[in-house]
Parts: sequence; C-alpha cells; structure tokens
Amino acid sequence: MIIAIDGPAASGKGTLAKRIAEHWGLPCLDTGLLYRAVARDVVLLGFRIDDPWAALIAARSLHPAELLDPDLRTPQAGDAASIVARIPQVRTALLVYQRAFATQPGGAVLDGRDIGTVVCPDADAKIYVTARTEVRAKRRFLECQGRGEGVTIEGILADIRRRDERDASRGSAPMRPADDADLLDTSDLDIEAAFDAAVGLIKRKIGQ
Ligand SMILES: Nc1ncnc2c1ncn2[C@@H]1O[C@H](COP(=O)(O)OP(=O)(O)OP(=O)(O)O)[C@@H](O)[C@H]1O
Ligand SMILES: Nc1ccn([C@@H]2O[C@H](COP(=O)(O)O)[C@@H](O)[C@H]2O)c(=O)n1
Repeated sequence: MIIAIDGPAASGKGTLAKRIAEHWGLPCLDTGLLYRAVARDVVLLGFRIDDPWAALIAARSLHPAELLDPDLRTPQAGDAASIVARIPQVRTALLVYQRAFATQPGGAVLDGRDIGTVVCPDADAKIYVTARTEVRAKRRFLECQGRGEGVTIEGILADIRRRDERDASRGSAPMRPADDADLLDTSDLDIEAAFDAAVGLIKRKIGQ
C-alpha cells in the first residue's frame, strides 16, 4: 500500500506520515529532507544556492545516510531547499530514489509537496494536510524554541509564507493537492485527533 501525504510547510504532514507508517507497519520517507540535503551540499561545495549545475551534481550524488543530519531541520535549511526544489533537473534526479522507495514490496508512506501529483500518482490513499498559516507558524516556533534556536514568531511566519509562495508558484511539480486527494485541515485538531482523522480517511479510501 502506498500512502501519499502532501501539504505546505509546517502543516504537520511529517508528524502524520510517521504515525501512519507506524500504524500500518510501513517504511516512511520525508522527501523534504532530500531537497534540504541537496541545498546543504551545494553550499558545502562552495556554489551559489541557485546554481543548477551544482544542485544537479549534489542531487545525483546524494546518499540516504546523509539525511540524518539534524542541521537539515532548521528553517534556514528549509528555505534553501525551496530554492533548489525549483530546478527541474534536481526534481528529476530525486524522483528515481523516491519512486524506488515508494514501490518497495509492501509499499510505503511518503510526505512532501508533489507525492500525490507526481511521485506516486497511483497511490492507494492521498491526503493533503493544511492548517492556517498562523497556526503553522506557532507550531514551528514552539518546535524551534524547544531545540534552543533563536527564532521569532514573525521570522517563522515570513519564512513559511515565502516558502509556500515559492513551492506553489514554481513551474515544475508545484505544491498542490492531487485531484483525488482528501483534504485534512488540522488547524483545530491536536496531533492525536489529526492522526485519527487521517486513519479514517485512509481506511475509507482503501475500503477497510
Ligand atoms: N495537529 C497538531 N497539533 C499541534 N502541533 C502539531 C500538529 N501537527 C504537527 N504539530 C507540530 O507542528 C510542528 C510541525 O510539524 P511537522 O514537522 O510534522 O510539519 P511538516 O508539515 O512536516 O513541516 P515541514 O514541511 O516544514 O517539514 C512539529 O513541531 C509538530 O510536532
Ligand atoms: N516532495 C517535495 C518535498 C519538499 N520539497 C521542497 O523542499 C522544501 C523543504 O521541504 P520540507 O517538507 O522539509 O519542509 C519545501 O519547501 C519544498 O520546496 C519539494 O519541492 N517537494
């Protein structure tokens, strides 16, 4: 069974994807980490973040073990990721790994921006997770604060808005719900309630 979870920045899709994967005993891939790692590697190689050649080299030489780097979780890494994510050749290079992950025996859960539309258009269930921008910013702020990062709610809000705008407006695989995705607004749901709602939507889709 393949489950696609998409949605804008800090909507809670990663949290849901992990819980859903545990529930059904499936492997889980946070595809945002791939773009974050490519952006990090472009900078480490000494190139400009929007250099398409360097980004393509970084994407082609990416190793899954490099996704464990905790620095990839910062808002700065997310912002840089959304710049390399606009480059079509980078997306094509990362597609191979994502498709292989999704089609492993037994299936998988993947979360990102284009899982239901491009990576796994035939997924058994697709959920597009949203939440009001201010709610998302507050959640991300609390998360960063918990890690001891010096952030402000205004800075986080600006980062989320900038990233959403970039992700939704790019020409290649823009962020959008697939036509057959179920929408899940978690603004007024805690993690447990959001998980219960997601499980309900998936069960209905797969006929359980
Ligand atoms: N329903 C919820 N209620 C309260 N907090 C939540 C909820 N869902 C997620 N969170 C918290 O919000 C923060 C962002 O969630 P998460 O990392 O899952 O979002 P994301 O969509 O995967 O983000 P990104 O796209 O930036 O990687 C985390 O700290 C998470 O614990
Ligand atoms: N399928 C995806 C996943 C991510 N991106 C881009 O990466 C950025 C970081 O993603 P997070 O999920 O970790 O926030 C995101 O803003 C996108 O630009 C993508 O394009 N496609």
